[in-house]
Amino acid sequence: MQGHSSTPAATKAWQALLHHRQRLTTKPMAQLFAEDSQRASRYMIEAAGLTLDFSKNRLDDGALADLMALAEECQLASRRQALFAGEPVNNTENRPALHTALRASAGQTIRVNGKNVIEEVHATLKQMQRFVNAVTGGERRGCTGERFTDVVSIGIGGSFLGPKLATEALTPYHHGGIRCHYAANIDGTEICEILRQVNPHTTLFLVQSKSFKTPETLENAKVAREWLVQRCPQTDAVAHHFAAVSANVDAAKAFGVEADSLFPMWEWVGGRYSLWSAIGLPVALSIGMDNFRQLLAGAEAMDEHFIQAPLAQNMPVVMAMLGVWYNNLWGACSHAILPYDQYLRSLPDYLQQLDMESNGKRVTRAGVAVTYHTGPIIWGGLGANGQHAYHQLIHQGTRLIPADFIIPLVSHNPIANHHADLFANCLSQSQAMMAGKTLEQARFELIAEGRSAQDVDRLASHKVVPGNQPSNTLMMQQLTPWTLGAMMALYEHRTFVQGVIWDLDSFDQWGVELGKQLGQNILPRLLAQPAPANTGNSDSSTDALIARFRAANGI
Ligand SMILES: O=P(O)(O)OC[C@H]1O[C@](O)(CO)[C@@H](O)[C@@H]1O
Repeated sequence: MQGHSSTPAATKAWQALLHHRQRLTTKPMAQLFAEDSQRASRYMIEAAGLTLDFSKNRLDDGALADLMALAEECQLASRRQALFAGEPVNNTENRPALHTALRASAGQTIRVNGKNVIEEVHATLKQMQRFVNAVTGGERRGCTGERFTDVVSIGIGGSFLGPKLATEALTPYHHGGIRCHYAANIDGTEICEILRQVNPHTTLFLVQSKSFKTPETLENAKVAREWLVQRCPQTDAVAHHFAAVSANVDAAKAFGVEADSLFPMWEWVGGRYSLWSAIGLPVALSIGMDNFRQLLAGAEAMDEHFIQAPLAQNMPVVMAMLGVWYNNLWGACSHAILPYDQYLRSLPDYLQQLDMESNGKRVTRAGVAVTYHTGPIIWGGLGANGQHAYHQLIHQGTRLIPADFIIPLVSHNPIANHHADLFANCLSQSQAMMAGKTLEQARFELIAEGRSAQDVDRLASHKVVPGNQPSNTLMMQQLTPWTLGAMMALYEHRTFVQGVIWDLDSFDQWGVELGKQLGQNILPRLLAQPAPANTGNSDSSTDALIARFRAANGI
């Protein structure tokens, strides 16, 4: 593939993959396993404390080789180098996407506009360390001199989903001193419910917004400020109780945040890639700075693996190319994320933003309409709960749904046989997806149950499970700051690689702007008194719904 605007479908590897797809259509995974006793160990990768078993895929060595050839033809190596070197890979905004610099060890040099960003990153980590120590150690207190017991993090999108996931996932590492709450939604219920639970004298508010312009965040921050000021009439209450993380220093200061409570963000960090920056502050307050640094170290170890490992043994590359394989050559339109760990309950939400905001695009980097499908629908939820809900469709529905099963080998809460049970559930799902159940097996089962011949004929087809449904199993010894960091970085790189194949700018998000623009027009029409005249700039559905709202709220 030449340059950046050719289609991946024009590559030699793509043509070869079409043949592989044809060939493998008549060779189910069960047969691939039967023919190769070493398949499980050959299709396994260990990296940065994670183990990926990708043997339960519609894949053999020929297809794998051509998937890697596709990555090469799409210039993955040079695009990866550009990412890490701080080149403006976000080409529509002419910015680097240097989330990897946020977890790079000290002493390296990556320059953006002449400044070594690694120095700024480490200076900020030190500032975070001082702040975390001061808050958890009781040196920094509320306006009445009481110690902080609660942190309310106010932010949305990338300023919320990563920190929330990490705070929940690392619950076993919480110091116990600080409870963390997240207010993201403009639905007032969320902030009201949080404020009902906390004490104004002992609550610290963190306003998390790269732009400091996001309406949901600013409205929630104003509500919190008003709530605080009413309950703590001391003039310096806001200075004591508010800190902020933002690239928009002036706006944060104008809001009332003191300079020493203000943490930097940089234009070269995308919101959905920002957990590793001071946006991770609520996480650091919950688990302590040493653990936060372990999170960064796990991510850095995954970065090194991504840079160094040969493509066919490179975990993010293999996962990404399998995604491309199903998305573009087998017609899958979604990808399920199935964590078998209660602490990872927010992983699907986090990955939805990471993946769908990055690769939900319809033009190439050069602005040319794509002629192939880009990012799939990411969805999922906790195992084993999903088995009693949507797994029915995975097993017997008509869609192809590749899935990632994610499970730690050792639980933080070993009680009775629960973890073995959970593990058995996880393995049984991927096995059922792969092996399925034939009509013959279904009939045999019914006969063994003593069913009548009529029942056997009537029910057997309902019990058939076609199988040959692909899945990855991603494991770690235990869910720790390190392994969580490695896993989150793994998915960041998987997303990046897919963006390279589809020739997308994975670091912009223009698609979310239209709704924001229209919302600005609708809000005054909901509230204005008297009702504004219809400018003709709307549609009858929206107009009628606005009228309903006004009537219901007596406006
Ligand atoms: O951190 P900010 O600037 O408030 O943005 C929040 C989120 O809004 C978005 O820009 C989308 O509207 C996300 O990309 C981002 O993570």
